[in-house]
Amino acid sequence: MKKINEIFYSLQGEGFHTGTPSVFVRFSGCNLKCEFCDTAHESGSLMTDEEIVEETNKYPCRTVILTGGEPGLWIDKKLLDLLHQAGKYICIETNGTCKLPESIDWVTCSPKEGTEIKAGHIDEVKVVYTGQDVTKYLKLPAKHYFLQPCSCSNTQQVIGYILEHPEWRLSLQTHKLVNIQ
Ligand SMILES: C[S@@+](CC[C@H](N)C(=O)[O-])C[C@H]1O[C@@H](n2cnc3c(N)ncnc32)[C@H](O)[C@@H]1O
Ligand SMILES: Nc1nc2[nH]cc(C(=O)O)c2c(=O)[nH]1
Ligand code: SF4
Ligand SMILES: [Mg+2]
Repeated sequence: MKKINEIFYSLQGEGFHTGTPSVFVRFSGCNLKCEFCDTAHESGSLMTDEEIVEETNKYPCRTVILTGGEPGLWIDKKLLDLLHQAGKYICIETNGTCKLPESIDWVTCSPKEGTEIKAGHIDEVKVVYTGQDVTKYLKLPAKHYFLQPCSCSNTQQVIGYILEHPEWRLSLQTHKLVNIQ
């Protein structure tokens, strides 16, 4: 059984796949306590892998985004295999501190200060930028590097940094801009 905070259908609001219709599976609990975290993820109910897949099947899209909390604390090969058998394209939003099964289709790693990255294969790095040194994250082996304002509050600061450091691209939390979940 896995503790699930919520499952909902929306558009991916952030990063490379922004605008893509997706089912979000939000796992409960996290191993970090980022002071800026915008998500209340602790509450939840226990679901079997089959129940999770059945819930994602209620929506018409193929993309499933595993998030949390920290989904890396929960996911295993059986859940990923069942989602793949149901034809899903599996994405994950992770802080990167957990070793992940290799079969995930798209890994978004959002590294946090003072942690060690164990995630393995990474497709995009997406850092919440608050003025910290982010140079080290360009060494992570990824295809895309995004900086994201913190709760849409410091967008001009992020744009200024990216114009000076063009290895980075801007990720906006577009779901917050258009008031969807
Ligand atoms: C709520 S986290 C859950 C997944 C995982 N624990 C992680 O941190 O990547 C989902 C995404 O939201 C980002 N995030 C969290 N709080 C934020 C905030 N206040 N402003 C912008 N992005 C935020 C995280 O960095 C991560 O990229
Ligand atoms: N629309 C929307 N896009 C998102 N992308 C990552 C999210 C997350 O909380 O992991 C998120 C979220 O909470 N909502
Ligand atoms: S790692 Fe992710 S879920 Fe955990 S506290 Fe930080 S932003 Fe929130
Ligand atoms: Mg969110």
